[in-house]
Amino acid sequence: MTIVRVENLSKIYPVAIKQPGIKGTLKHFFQRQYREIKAVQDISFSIEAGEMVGFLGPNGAGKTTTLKMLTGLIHPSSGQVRVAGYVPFRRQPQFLSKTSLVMGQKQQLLWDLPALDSLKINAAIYNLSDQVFEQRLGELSEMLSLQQKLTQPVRKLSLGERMKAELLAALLHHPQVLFLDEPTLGLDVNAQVAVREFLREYNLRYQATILLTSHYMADITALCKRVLLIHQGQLMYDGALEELLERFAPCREVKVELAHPVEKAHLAQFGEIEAIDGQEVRFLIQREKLTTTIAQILAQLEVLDLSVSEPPIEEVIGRLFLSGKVSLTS
Ligand SMILES: Nc1ncnc2c1ncn2[C@@H]1O[C@H](COP(=O)(O)OP(=O)(O)OP(=O)(O)O)[C@@H](O)[C@H]1O
Repeated sequence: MTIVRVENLSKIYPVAIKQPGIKGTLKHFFQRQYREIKAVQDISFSIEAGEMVGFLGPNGAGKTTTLKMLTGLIHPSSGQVRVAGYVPFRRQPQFLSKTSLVMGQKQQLLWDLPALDSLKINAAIYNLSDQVFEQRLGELSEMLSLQQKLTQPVRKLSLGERMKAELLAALLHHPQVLFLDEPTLGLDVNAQVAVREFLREYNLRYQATILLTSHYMADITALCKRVLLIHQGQLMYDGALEELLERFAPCREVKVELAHPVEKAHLAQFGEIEAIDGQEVRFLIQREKLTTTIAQILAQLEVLDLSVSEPPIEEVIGRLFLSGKVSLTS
């Protein structure tokens, strides 16, 4: 069942132009001029119930703007959006009870109060009975390992604990569709893993649909089989993450530790050199040439250690954007 349907969605922000100085201020006051920022341009996609989809793109690509339109915080300039059958911008109670938005850089919990107090407010807003509230609170706080932390003021929680409490607050009403904008922003590696594990478990347990943006590629690779790639407001790719890597990462990274330094010119004959750090060299080698090139390296150089890996996904995607190689078809 399709739960998120986006058709030809666009958002244009009018931005006032103001010249510096008093003259500029007066002109701005009497004769305001605007320019347009095309934050999202004619994008279409749909998401099936229960899917976990990664939403990728460089800074300023239009991810947050899209999420804001999907949750009804802003009105689209044109195009259609349906989430769980509702038009988000109408913000009907039924829509609000089926969706949730968590933004890593914004918080809904009240700073000076224990998280439990904010959770009780949310329970009242969503009309949860005491019994349902207690049951969900117990279940979610156990999944998030937060039981001991909910009674102390939010300002005394660590960043990771605060994020988990934010997730608890956002999920208390059991939304079917969850929009996450950088949920692991600023968290240390352990806290990132804990949030990731929780999201996977939540998706499995409740068949929740999740659309996730993150600059930590580990979040995306761990959780999402499918990705949407947006660049300068346009949807560049919609498909399997693996296929994206297959198509656009035709190389493997070969890391070689040499017994002694070798001239760059000599090393260059084996393939593209990604980096040289003393006696450690990283090559990018075409997949089809991998075995013959490794055999040549081992035969011609004195090698202490050698390993082969996929280049990091953020590098692949970064290179795609730079080269303009991404195409509209998946
Ligand atoms: N309220 C606004 N008024 C004017 N321009 C805006 C507004 N919000 C966003 N923009 C612009 O729209 C474009 C897309 O911004 P958006 O925040 O959606 O990108 P993003 O992909 O979420 O970026 P990031 O990864 O940095 O959060 C940017 O050029 C941004 O400057």
